[in-house]
This record gives sequence, C-alpha cells and structure tokens, in this order.
Amino acid sequence: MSVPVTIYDTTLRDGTQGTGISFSTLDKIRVAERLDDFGVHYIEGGWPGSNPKDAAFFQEAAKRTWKKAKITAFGMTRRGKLKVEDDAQVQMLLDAQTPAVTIVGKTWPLHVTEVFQVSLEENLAMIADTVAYLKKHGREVLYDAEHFFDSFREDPEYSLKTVKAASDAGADLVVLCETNGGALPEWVEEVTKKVIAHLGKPVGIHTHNDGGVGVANSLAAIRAGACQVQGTINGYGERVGNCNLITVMPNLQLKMGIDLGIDLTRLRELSFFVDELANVPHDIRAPYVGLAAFTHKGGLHVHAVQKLARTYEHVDPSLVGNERIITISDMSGQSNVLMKAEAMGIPLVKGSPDVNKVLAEVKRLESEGYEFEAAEASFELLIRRQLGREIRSFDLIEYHTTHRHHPHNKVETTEATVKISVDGERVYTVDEGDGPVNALDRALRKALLPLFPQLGNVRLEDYKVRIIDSGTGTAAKTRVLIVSSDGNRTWGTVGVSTNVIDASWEALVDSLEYFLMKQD
Ligand SMILES: CC(=O)SCCNC(=O)CCNC(=O)[C@H](O)C(C)(C)COP(=O)(O)OP(=O)(O)OC[C@H]1O[C@@H](n2cnc3c(N)ncnc32)[C@H](O)[C@@H]1OP(=O)(O)O
Ligand SMILES: CC(=O)C(=O)O
Repeated sequence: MSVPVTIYDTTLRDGTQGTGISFSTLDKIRVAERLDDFGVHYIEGGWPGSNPKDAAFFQEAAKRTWKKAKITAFGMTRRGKLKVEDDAQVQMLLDAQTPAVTIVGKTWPLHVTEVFQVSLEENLAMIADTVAYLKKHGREVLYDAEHFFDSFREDPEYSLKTVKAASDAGADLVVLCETNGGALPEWVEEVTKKVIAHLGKPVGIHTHNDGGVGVANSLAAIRAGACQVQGTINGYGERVGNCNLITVMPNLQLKMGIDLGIDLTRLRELSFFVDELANVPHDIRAPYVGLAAFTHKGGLHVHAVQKLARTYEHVDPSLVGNERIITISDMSGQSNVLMKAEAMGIPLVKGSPDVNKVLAEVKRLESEGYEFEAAEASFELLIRRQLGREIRSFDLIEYHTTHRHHPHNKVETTEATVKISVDGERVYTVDEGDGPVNALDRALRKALLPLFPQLGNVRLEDYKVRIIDSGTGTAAKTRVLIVSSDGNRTWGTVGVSTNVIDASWEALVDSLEYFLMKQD
C-alpha cells in the first residue's frame, strides 16, 4: 500500500551549494514565498550557523505566516568533543525558531574514523543526543543520514545502527541520503526496502545527480515505500546537482498516481521564476518545463501530433503549464507548414502547389544557411512572398555604409545612407552609429518614423552572428538572427549573406516589415 508523499525543497540550502548559485536574503524570501504558494510541504531555508544571509532569512521567515510549508533550518549533529547544549551550531538551530529542523549525521565508518576522528560509538551518541535535544525543545526533527547508500555497501550493520539511533531518540523522519550521487536505482530501491523493514516505518530520500539518475533514484525509493522526496528546483546543488523536483513532482503525480496536492499547471512558471532569481539561463531541454519539451521539429512527428498529440507527447503540455511548439526547418514536411500557416491565419491545403512551393523554398534557403526555427517572422514573410500575399510598407532602393578609422587620433566614424520608397515617394536619410549595423538601423528608422510613428516602440532585443562555413575564411557566409520586441510581443528574423552587413540588413528589414504588416 502506498504512503502519502511529501515534497521537501532544499533549493535555498543544498541548491545554493551549487556552483554559480547564490541568493540574497530577499531572493530567498521570494523563492520561499513562491514555493509555499506552489504547495511544497517543507522549505529548507538554509543553515543558520553558516552565514549571515541564512541567519537573516530565518529572522525574516519568523515574521511571516506560511500557508502550507514548514520552514526548516538545517545543521549538523553536535561536534565530537562538545556536550549538545554547549554546541553553538545546535543552539543556532533553535534560535532560528522554525517548526522543523533537519540535522545531518554521519553513517559511513570511513567518515567517522578517518574524517571526524571519533569512535563509532561516539558518532552514535552525537546523533542521538542532538535529535533528543531538539525534540526536547519542541521541534519536528528530520535526520539526514549522509552517505547512506555507500556506507550500506561497506558496513550495513553500522549504517543501520546510525538511523536506529536517530529513530530511537525521537526523530520524526529518517532521510536516507545518496550524498555522492553515484548509486543506481536498483541499489537505492533494495536498500530503502531493507531500512524501512528494519525501522518499521517509512523513510525519506535525498539524492544527488552525479550519475545522471538523481530523479530515477528518488522514484526508486518511493517504489520501495519512502514517504518524502528532498530535492531542489531545477536540480541546482552541490557538484552536478540534486534530484530535480521540477521533474520528480510530475513523475510522482502524473505517472505514479501519487497525489501531492499540488497544482502542476504552475510548474513551468515556478521553474522560470527560480532560474530568473538565480540568474541562470533556462535549460530548454528540461523535462516537462523546457522550451523544447513539447517542441516538434521532424516532419513525421508533426504529421502525427496534429492528428493525435499523444503519439509524440508523453503528457498533455498544459498539465505542467507548458505548450506545444511546431518549428520550421529543413526537416519539415507539409504538416509543419500547414500547422504554422494556420496559426498565422493563412489556411493552406495539404498536397496543394502552394504548400509544396513554401516547403521547397524553406529547404532551399536552409541549405544556403538560413534557419527559420528561431525566425518565425521571417518564415511568415516567406510564406506571404511565395504566395504573393506580402503587404509591403516600403521598398528599398539602396543603402550605403562608410567606416572611417583614424588610428592616430583614435576617431572612429560609421555612417549609413538609406534610400527607400514609400507609396512611390523616395525618402533619403543618413545617420551615424556605433558600427555599420547600428548606423543602418538608425538611418532606416529615421526614414520610416515620420511615416510610421508606431515604429518608435520597436527595440532590438538580441543580435546574434554566426559564421556558417568557416572553412572558406573571410569569404564565409554569415547568418544573423535578430530578436525584436515592441514591449508586448517578440519576434525573430534571419538574414544570410557572405557580407555580415548585408545579412544584418536583411534581418533588420524583415523585422520592421513584419511589425508594420502586423499593424495593418
Ligand atoms: C552533505 C551536505 O551537503 S552537508 C551540508 C554541507 N554544507 C556546508 O558545508 C555549507 C555550510 N557550511 C559552513 O558554513 C561551514 O562549513 C560550517 C559553519 C558549518 C563549519 O565551519 P567550520 O567550523 O569552519 O568547519 P569546517 O567547515 O572547516 O569543517 C567542518 C567541521 O564540521 C564537522 N562536521 C562535519 N559534519 C558533521 C556532522 N554531521 N556532525 C558534527 N560535526 C560535523 C567536521 O568534523 C569539522 O569539524 P572539525 O574542524 O572540528 O574537524
Ligand atoms: C544532507 C545532504 O545534503 C546530503 O547528504 O547530500
């Protein structure tokens, strides 16, 4: 019979042990509030005895009311030569004023005798004393048994003694930690079963991802009867990271039928929010929540998905707050074009000459170096051009750029002139910029703004240049991808040429033309 399962989040403690991850106290509070709102059961806020930021977090946390989550302070068992009441680290755990406290203790004799350099008996006393002391002070106590799975391989008898010491001293939950992250699911499942049988009650699981199976190991422990998963949002954590809760939660709730009482439609939003505060770029390949998680590129996939989504989707993307994306590339078939065109309000018919014409043009241009996956606006313009449905707001007559470089007086000047025609009327402008592309952008806008003032809202958000065939040296082709935004929407355009200015110009003109077309 399955037991209720709780989710214990350690993003703010073990997550911040990940290289490159750091939160201010305010960030920590914001993450904790979001996690509470989301519905996790425990939020480990940090280690009060470790640093001022963590101590400040607990002071702030104590002033707030939490909807569901128990704020938890983390620390270690008393030190070898100290009485528990004299150990300042333990005292700071009480000072944190949290309803729950988690303490980590040693399981592995190797650590006890070689690193701690205390006797095996003393280690058992350190565990029992600390648990009992915290219980005496009214805390819910979770005991993290560090290195449990490595230790159990070498000395199962002593490993069991450590968790028994914690349990007998009153620990509310013993959590088996796969600290080094190298065990495989079969081992985790087998050991977890043995410990549950030995203690006569369920345990929690805390895994790391060093072998790439952090999530699988947590699921294995749940199969064996574990009742709590400890992990972090987006899998941040020491070394390779911890069990990724963003992956584990939908696996538990949607695949294993374990009701966590959590609304998963906010999963993607939570994952992005935490990445944003940690200043980490989002992993597009993240299971369930990544941009690519429900993106279909291959023609055969798109063909099947439009008929029956579950042919290539393991769950409905909306269940985890994600959405289906169809991309266009040289691996597309007619189905990709049909679906994209329909979304753009251009209905096409399968097998028609129009679809074949668009598809052939996509494949021709991609073989020349274009890439439409990230340039949907250029793709829409391509469809319209192929079908003779383009709405042109302006026509280019010519452009010209000059760059003056004076090494001695260190003056750099770049100038661009642009000649366009709007409704048969010629407009001629000149402007300067930081480099030729910027100068062209400025000159083109100068020409268009008096006629189309709404262009004043359009900003270039990103400009990427990629050399496509670097083997041909300075004659290599260049692909330019531009992302533009008007504050409400963003769109991507692409240009390709052996001349980087020309490639940029093409992407730039597509961007403004697309914006004006949408205004129409
Ligand atoms: C598996 C895990 O992820 S556990 C969490 C690990 N996280 C961290 O280490 C981050 C926070 N850590 C810190 O801020 C600091 O390491 C502190 C404040 C905890 C300790 O700092 P210091 O007192 O300077 O000790 P230092 O970090 O050099 O060494 C760790 C000490 O803790 C002892 N220790 C380690 N684990 C335990 C434990 N479970 N119970 C009791 N003592 C322990 C070590 O023996 C060592 O003590 P010693 O110097 O008397 O031999
Ligand atoms: C407790 C902990 O973080 C670990 O053993 O990995």
